[in-house]
Amino acid sequence: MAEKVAVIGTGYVGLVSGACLAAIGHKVICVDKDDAKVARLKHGDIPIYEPGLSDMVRSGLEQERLAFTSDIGSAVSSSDIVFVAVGTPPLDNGDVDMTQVRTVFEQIAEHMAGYKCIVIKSTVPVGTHASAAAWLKEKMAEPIEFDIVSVPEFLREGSAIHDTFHMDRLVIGSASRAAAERIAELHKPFGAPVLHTDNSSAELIKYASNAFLAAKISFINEMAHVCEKVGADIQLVAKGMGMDRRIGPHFLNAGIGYGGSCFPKDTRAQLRIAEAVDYDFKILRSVIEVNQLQRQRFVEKVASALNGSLEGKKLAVMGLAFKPNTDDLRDAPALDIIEMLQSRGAAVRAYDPVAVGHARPLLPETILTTDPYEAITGADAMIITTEWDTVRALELTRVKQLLASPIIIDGRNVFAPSDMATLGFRYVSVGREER
Ligand SMILES: NC(=O)c1ccc[n+]([C@@H]2O[C@H](COP(=O)([O-])OP(=O)(O)OC[C@H]3O[C@@H](n4cnc5c(N)ncnc54)[C@H](O)[C@@H]3O)[C@@H](O)[C@H]2O)c1
Ligand SMILES: O=c1ccn([C@@H]2O[C@H](COP(=O)(O)OP(=O)(O)O[C@H]3O[C@H](CO)[C@@H](O)[C@H](O)[C@H]3O)[C@@H](O)[C@H]2O)c(=O)[nH]1
Repeated sequence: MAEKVAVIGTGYVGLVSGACLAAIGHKVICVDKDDAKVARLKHGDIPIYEPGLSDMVRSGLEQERLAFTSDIGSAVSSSDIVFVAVGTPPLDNGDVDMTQVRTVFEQIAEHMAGYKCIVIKSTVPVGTHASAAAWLKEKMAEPIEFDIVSVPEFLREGSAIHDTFHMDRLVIGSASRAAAERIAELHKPFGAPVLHTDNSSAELIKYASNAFLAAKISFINEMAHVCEKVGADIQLVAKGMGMDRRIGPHFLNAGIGYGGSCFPKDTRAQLRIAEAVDYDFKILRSVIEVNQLQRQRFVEKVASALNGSLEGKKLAVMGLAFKPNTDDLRDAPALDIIEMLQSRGAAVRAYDPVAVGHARPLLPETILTTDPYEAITGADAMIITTEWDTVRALELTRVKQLLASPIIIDGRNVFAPSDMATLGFRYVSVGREER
């Protein structure tokens, strides 16, 4: 059955959820408090780079199944189901800043005239469903019924639409069986296996999943250091581990560590959530520490490939976004790495196919370009920080001609060391023999 859905917040999660729900036949109104953003979205102009999203939003607008507004009141009153997809950024101490979520619940309460099924999509600390119910009740002029359903979002940036249509699971946490079934029905066309839980478990599943994936990455990065010391190859080690179905082949790529808008903030938040109940989550503390060290260790790798000193070196940094197929720079390892390289006296030219515009205000000392060969020309070394297809597809003979010295330090293990040796590069990567 087609439902009327309001989605509050048009970041990644709000936009992707809204567009995908419209694509499966629901009538969706997306709300954002940012008027300028809403004005752009109304014309199908998408403020983020996400493959396929633009076409899906435009088609939703054309079919009149998707609309945008900055008027939360009209969106809430015209919808039966309300998705909350606003930001939960980190505070300086790692706690989650719940201001946006709280404000939205208070706004919903002010505009509720009848029953609402409120779905929390934002990543929120365990117990938020109960606080949200209290915020609603506090602000309601008179008692109105509602249900709060916790439906964590597991999409990855860069493949968000694919992830929505091929979800591994849909987690639905609710105290109300009827509300949970309604939300399961809403998502039915996605064909995902559904796990019904209580709200607290659903809230924790999100943090536990991100923490576990982050742990896989930090584990393989630690193994990469061991590989370097004993002369083994981390990619073969990861392949051999991943063939064991109990381990699985995913998230075992060694490199410069994880970044992005989720893993860094959610691992720190989970640590704080454990601390709040007087539990020292030792593994997670190490996962975070290893990830921070990974960026510094990579800079050391660059320095040692250039005989110890970065002073006066011209370096080409390939890739700014925290991963390919996104222009998101939130906690992108490349930004930290560039800052560390510059603080040690290097001059950096950086390439990215889509993130240069967002990077300008963040990297005032860096020459930015969307032409990979321009970044490389005259550089003392090429440094790979994001495994863009355009980086994989570089003409390496041309790269060699353009570089002042044929040195590549690869933080994403993009090329085969033996090929690079044949081409005459000094090639340093992560957890593999240096050539
Ligand atoms: N980015 C991801 O890949 C991803 C994936 C899974 C889960 N999450 C979680 O989803 C949540 C949203 O993250 P994001 O990156 O999609 O969003 P974001 O933080 O980039 O954007 C949030 C949007 O909400 C809007 N907003 C804030 N308060 C509002 C209000 N009162 N009314 C209307 N609009 C309001 C902001 O203007 C902004 O456009 C976070 O909790 C995040 O942890 C994100
Ligand atoms: O083997 C790997 C896999 C990933 N990464 C890095 O890990 C970070 C995160 O990558 P990815 O998980 O693909 O991207 P996100 O879009 O941040 O998605 C994560 O964070 C989202 C927000 O919570 C969740 O919804 C997703 O399920 C979860 O994968 C990136 O910097 C990657 O380069 C590695 O270093 N090695």
